Formats: sequence, structure tokens, C-alpha cells
Amino acid sequence: MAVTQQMKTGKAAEVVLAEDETTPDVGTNEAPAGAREIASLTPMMRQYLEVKALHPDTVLFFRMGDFYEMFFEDAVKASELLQITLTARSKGADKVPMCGFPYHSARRYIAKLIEHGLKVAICEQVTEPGAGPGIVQREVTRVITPGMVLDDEVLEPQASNFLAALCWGEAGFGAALLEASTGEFYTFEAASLSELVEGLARVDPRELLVPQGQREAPEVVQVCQRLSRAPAVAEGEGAAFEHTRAAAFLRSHFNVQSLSAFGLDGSPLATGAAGAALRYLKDTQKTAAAHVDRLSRQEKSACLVMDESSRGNLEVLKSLRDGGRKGSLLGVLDRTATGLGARKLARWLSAPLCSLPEIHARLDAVEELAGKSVWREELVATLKEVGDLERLCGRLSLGAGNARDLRALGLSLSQLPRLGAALARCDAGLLKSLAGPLGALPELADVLLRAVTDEPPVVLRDGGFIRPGFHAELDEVVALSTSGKDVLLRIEQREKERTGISSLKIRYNKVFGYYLEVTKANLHAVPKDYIRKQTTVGSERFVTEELKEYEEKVLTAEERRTVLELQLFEELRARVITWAPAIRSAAEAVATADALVSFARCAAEYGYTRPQVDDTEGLSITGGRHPVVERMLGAGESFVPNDVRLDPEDAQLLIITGPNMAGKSTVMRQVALTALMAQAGSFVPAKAARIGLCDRIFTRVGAADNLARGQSTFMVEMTETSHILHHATRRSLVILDEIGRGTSTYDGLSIAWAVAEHIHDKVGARSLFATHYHELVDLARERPRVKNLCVAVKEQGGKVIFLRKLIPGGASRSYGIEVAKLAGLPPEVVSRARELLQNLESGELDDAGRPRVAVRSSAKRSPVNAGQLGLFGGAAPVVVPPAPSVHSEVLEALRAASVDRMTPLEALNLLAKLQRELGTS
Ligand SMILES: Nc1ncnc2c1ncn2[C@@H]1O[C@H](COP(=O)(O)OP(=O)(O)OP(=O)(O)O)[C@@H](O)[C@H]1O
Repeated sequence: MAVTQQMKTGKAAEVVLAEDETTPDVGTNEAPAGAREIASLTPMMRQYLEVKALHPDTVLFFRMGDFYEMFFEDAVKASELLQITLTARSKGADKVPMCGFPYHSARRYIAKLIEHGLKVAICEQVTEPGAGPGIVQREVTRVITPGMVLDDEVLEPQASNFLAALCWGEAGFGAALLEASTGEFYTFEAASLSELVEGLARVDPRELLVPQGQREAPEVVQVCQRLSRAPAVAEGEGAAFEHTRAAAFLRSHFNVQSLSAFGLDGSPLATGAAGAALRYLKDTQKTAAAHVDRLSRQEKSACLVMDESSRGNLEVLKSLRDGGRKGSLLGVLDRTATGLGARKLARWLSAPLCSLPEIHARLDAVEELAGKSVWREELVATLKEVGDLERLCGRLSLGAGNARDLRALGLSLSQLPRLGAALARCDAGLLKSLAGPLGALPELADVLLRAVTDEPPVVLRDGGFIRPGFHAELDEVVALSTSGKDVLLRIEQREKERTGISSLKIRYNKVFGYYLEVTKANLHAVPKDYIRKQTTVGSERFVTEELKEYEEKVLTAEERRTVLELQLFEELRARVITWAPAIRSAAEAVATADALVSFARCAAEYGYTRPQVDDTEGLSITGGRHPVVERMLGAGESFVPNDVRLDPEDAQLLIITGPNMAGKSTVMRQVALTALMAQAGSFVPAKAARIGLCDRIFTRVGAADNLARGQSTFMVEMTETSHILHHATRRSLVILDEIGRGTSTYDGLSIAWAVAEHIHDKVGARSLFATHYHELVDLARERPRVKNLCVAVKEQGGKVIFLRKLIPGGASRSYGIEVAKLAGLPPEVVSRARELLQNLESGELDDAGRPRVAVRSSAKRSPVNAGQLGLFGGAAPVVVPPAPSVHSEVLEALRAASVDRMTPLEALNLLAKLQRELGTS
């Protein structure tokens, strides 16, 4: 990094430009390196192509002085995506497409390319121009990929940015999740693809790393399709995933004899994935990755599992409307003060706990913080002063940080003792335990704040970031360079007086150094001891022996100052790296405190209560509200609370009926969200709640096409339902909204009924089942643990009033047509729908066996027209006289038969005759 920074000089730019101008022949604009005559290229373009050949799948930013340039197809692609002008190097047939921008705007452009899922390789000048024979040497110093980002401008503060390395075999899948900017590193193994996707979805990775040649493997394609945001896919060397090699690599990185402490014994797939992920980080960032100092294994049973579609349906992290945080549970509950806390909270909501002691520990902490409002807000004020410790430490450890990062780290660390002292005074065990890691770093904070100035420059090479008084030698050199400048000013004044040339100036440029400039009109007054250096349009430039001497002193002092400052920066950085594990522990404590404070703020401000979480299999919520819907209601609207009780003994499956728009989905979702919040350690929007631990939450809500997966709405619905039936247990919470609506009524009803029976008889999971099939309420008569509930409405003056109240019993009507009317369907369509509904309700078929539904009321009055219209018949009905059919004769004979006066034999004979007439015997 230091070398990189040293190259950022204007002088380098001049040399490179000169090199540019003297190299007109750069070949044709057919890009691939292999296809061109390398020998005929200029040395610099040869160098470019050599570097590019090592990084073929990246956009190569090639440093040329103060600019990054791109060539060939990279230039074409980048100019379009970045909206920068495409130019050409050289002319005629040898034109090479090229584009570029000043080095200091690189972050912005990197961010854009990463957003498009591309990788960027940064190729820097690693020798000083003119330092040796030939052209400046260049090397790729970092590769930035969607999953390997360190820069604040590219990263969202509240969101994690994970790489997921995957490998698979007969035993299943191994995954490693690595966050380059913070050093978080986890592994897990999965027996099936669904389980793998569940584990990955918790962190929503930006990039997948798979073994060479596997990018198109069905496993990879499916993972990409099933995640809510398709990640970029990179391939890593196959050998890096190989178990023994990966294990050796990990052992050497963590400096341990065995990987058993990381839970990797007997887990070849997880080990392979972890080894490959860490190697990818080291290879792309070209560093030792010291901040990755721990690796933990995620156990499935440790947290409440939600599959990707359930998490999406419940809008836990993102709203379904636009994929943003607003309108999601996270959007409501995130009142954190730091990026660290926001990321922690998102993690807690995507993986709620399954361990009662841990849940209770969080709830105790939230209870204490919720009850002490003044003190809580003081904590918030302190937390706001803490920067992103994880990312600051990560950047500095990976060699990508600058002096501003040191200063920000120093300021943040200096707040920790205050935070620690406040937490140590708490009663809740979890809060108290956070104080420990916060007290370990005052020494580092002190050094950083004493060393770095208040407003250091972004670019290290610009210098001036070490505070006076921190380093004696540096102070001396700085004094010399500034006093040298004073001397130059005195010389200028003296020479003006000596020559009488009042416009005489001492100036500086990189080629000639310091010189005296005299305008043409004053040349007659130039003394003999001036040595002419250069003539320009309006003036002449001179030097003197005295000026040369001072220049030497000033420049030497400035160079020495730069060298010293960079050296001091490296020393400070090394100190940060030494303290990295302690910084990461402190960051973890800050994040936990912040997330708990955020829960407490919501609890206090939104009127939440502490849930009772236990290991029973029941669930009971009194006066429950939907945490998001209640916050979205407009002025004058208020949320109607509802009670829900699920019990394995007598209310395991609740069938919820009610008109459209009544609030069925809302009440079911609020039950799921309440359970999820409770297990994440949050208070819940209810008067009282008792939640028996859930192992998984499943939701099958709404019907969304998944065209990307090539499946129809109904297919998606059935696939998800089948997943639930296979994976739900007695401890699960299942939310099913309108199962079967994606197909014909009879098919849908049959499927819904069979699914409900299966859940009751075989699965035993606590379930809520909303449906428009009123027939389903009959299930309660047959099955002991089925209970019917409906959402009440009132009819008043021909209008439907939604009461939003959940009451026992089944709904008798749908009011779908009333809702359609509310939605503005044309009046004639609404009244025709009413007519059709009446027909349907009075029987399916008319006497002639035709669908009654189509008959218009007016037509019913006229026997001539009976049964003549097709479903949704046209404006001019075609009159066809009813053809006597065998069926209608048989029906007529049946109708005429007086069964109560027949002997059994007569009845049998009649049956046989009718069958013969139908041709079935
Ligand atoms: N308890 C409540 N208090 C206040 N408003 C509510 C309540 N429940 C639902 N609502 C409002 O009613 C709207 C419709 O609710 P919801 O989508 O749950 O109805 P639904 O019965 O599932 O409808 P459909 O059968 O058409 O899917 C919600 O968007 C919300 O604004």
C-alpha cells in the first residue's frame, strides 16, 4: 500500500505521458492478447496485456500517472457502464479503444462496476518513474469483487457484504461465509440444496465462489435462482477446495495444530469451502488477512430456521413492494445508532434463537433498557460517537486504510470506556458482560489520537497527518522544510530590492525546481550572477547558486518528511493489527449493545410487552398487533388488536375464513412475526404473549410467479406446500394463506382439505390456515384439534364494514363482489357478477345439465331462452331448441319414478333399464 501511495505523483504522470506519446504503434483493436503480435507492441502495451492475461475476468484499472486507464473491451464496457468518454490510443487501423479517469475518483467508479456484478483489478505503478531502466513497473495490488469489498463508498453501512464459498459431494454441501470488511467467518454443512439455501439466505451473499468449471453446475444455478438477490459467481482453483489442502491452509492461517476448535473435524466439505474462501480473500487483497482471526461453525439447531420464501413473505428484512427496508420488520425495529448495530440486528432477525437461556438473557437486557429511558438515550448518544470499528479495523488490516481511518478508529475507541462503564452499572447479565471487552483498548486510542491530526488528508502521500509533538525527528524535518520556505520568501524580497524589479517572483515546477522569473520588460535589470534556465513567451527563468542550495535543503526535508510520515503510518497500522482481536471483540460488544438498545427503544416507544418464551408447544397472543401494518396506518386509522391461541391439545390448526380485505393475512403474519421477534429477544406488539419455542417458521402466502425458475404460479405454490409438509415438525409454526387458489375450485378445495388433514393428523405443527373455501370449516367437525375463526364484518346500508376482529366460527360469505366494487370495477360488471353468483349458489347445473351460472335473471323468466347462454354469454344469444337427449330422458324417468311405492325388484329393474338406455350395461 505504501508503495502504491508513493506512486501518486504528478511527476509520474509526466513520464508516462512522454512514454505514451512516443509509442504510436499499439496493434489493432482486436482485443485478446493471445491473438495479437505481442512483439510489435510498445513496452507499455505489452506490459498491459501481460497483466490483463493474469486477470482475464476483471476490468483492469491500469495506473498511468495520475490516471487509471482501461483498454480494449474493458474500455468499451466501462465507458458504457460508467458513462465516461471512449477515446482511442494511437490512430488509424491501430486504434485501441481506451478510457480513464483521475485516480482520486476511482472509488466511485469501482462502486458502479461492482454494482453490475463485475470484478475490478487495480494495477498500480510499483516503481518510481525513472528509477530504473525501462518503463515503470506495474502490478495488480488488489482485486475488488462484489463479495470482496472494503471501501465505505461501495459498502452499505447497515448491510453485511458476504462471500459464500460452496463445495459439494455425495454427503451434501459445505459452505463458508466470509465478510472481508469485518473479518466475520462462518461455516456450515447442509444435507440438501434447500438447507443450503436456507443457510445462505440468512446472510444474503453478494458473491458465490465455486470450484473451477462449476459456474454452470445445476447446484450453482439453483442456488442463484432461489436466493432473493442473485449473487455474482466466481470460480476458484479446484485444488483450493480440496479438503486436506484447505485444512493445512486454515491451520497455518490460524496458527493452530488442529481445526477441531472450529468444529471442522470430520467436515471435509465445510473445511474445503472455508479454505477456498480464505484463499480467495488473500489472493484478491494480496494480504495476510490478519483480521480474520476466528472461524465458527453454524449449527442448524441453534437458530429458528426460515426458508428464503418464508423470510421474504413475512417481509422480515425487505418489503415485498420494492425490496427496500421501509415496510419490513427490520425497517420498523432498526433504531440502532451504528452500522455495527444495524448489521447485528439484521442478523438477529434473520436467525432468531432457539435457546431459552439466550433468549431470556436478551429479553432481560431489553427490559432493563426499556425501563430506563434517560439512561438509554445517554447510551444512544455515546453509541453515535462510535464508528464502524469492524470495518475500520478490517480496512487497516488489509492494507487499504488511510490516516482518516486511524483517526476515526482512535475517536471510536476513546468512547469505549464510557460505554463500558455505563454497561457495567446494569443489572442484566448480558449488558454487564459487554463491559469487559470495551475496557481493553484505551492505550491504542490514546496513541492514535496523539499521533494523527484532526483532519488528515484522504491520500497518505499528501502528508501532514502526523500531529506536531508526536515524533521528534519528524518535527525537526517539518521545521526545516517550513523555515526553508521562509528563507525562499526572504530571498525573493531581497532580490526584488537588489534588482529593483518589483514583479520578480520565485516559483517552482517539477522539472526545474525553484527559479526566479523576470518579465521580458525587466530583463535589462537582471544581475550577472543569475543563471538563465528557460525562456517562455513573456518571461525568462533564472536560478542562482544560493537558490539551488536552499532548494536542496527544502526538498530533502520534504522528502524526508514524507518518508517519515509513511513510516509512522505503517507503525500505527501494525499496532492496530496487533490489537485486531481485541478491537473485534469490542466491536461485537458495541454491536450487541446497540441492537439491544434498539429493541428497547421500540419496546418503549411502540408499546411492546415482554413475551413469555418457554418450551411448551403452545402459543397464545392477547391483543396482538402487526408490527409493520400498525406503523403504516394513516392518521385517524387505528390498528384493531386480536387474540390468537394455538394449543397442541385442542387448537393446533386454526382455519381462518372471512371476506377479502378483512385482515386474514395480516393476523396470520402478525402471529409469525410475534414469534420471530420473541425468539430474536425483542419485546412484542401485544398486551401479553406466551410463545412456545418454534424450531421453524413456514409461510406459504400469496401466489407469485417465478418465471426465472420456469414454474407457474400453481407449481410454485405446490412446491412450497410440499416443502412445508416434508419439513415441518410439531415445534414448527406454519402459516398457509389460500392454499389451492392457483387452480380450479374443486381441485383447489380438495388439495386445501387434504393438506389441512395431513397437518392435523401427521405433522402436528401449530398452523394457521386462511381460506376462501368455506367448505373447509367442516373439518372442525371431524378433527378434534381444528378450530374455526373468522374475521368479522358488518353489513350496513348495503355496504361492508370491516371490523378487523377475529371471532370464533366460520364465515358464511366472501363479500368478494363488494370488495371488487370498492376497487372500482364498472357497475355493470359488478351487477352481472352478483347475478352469476346467485346462479352458482342455487345449483351447479340446470335441468338440461348445462351450467346454471351463465343464465341471466331475465332469461330465467323466459322458458324459450333457458340454458342457452354460454358462460359470460355474448350480447346476442343464439336460440337453439333444446335437443332431447338420452340423458334428459333418463333424468325424466328417474324424476317420475315413485320410489316409495316400488318393490326392490322393480327398482332394480328400473335401474337396469336406465343403465341400458345410457349404454353403460
Ligand atoms: N387488525 C387490523 N387493524 C387495522 N387494519 C387492518 C387490520 N388487519 C388488516 N388491516 C388492513 O386491511 C388490509 C387488508 O388486510 P389483509 O390483506 O390481511 O386482508 P385479507 O383478509 O388477507 O384479504 P384477502 O383475502 O383479499 O387476501 C391491510 O392491508 C391493512 O391495512
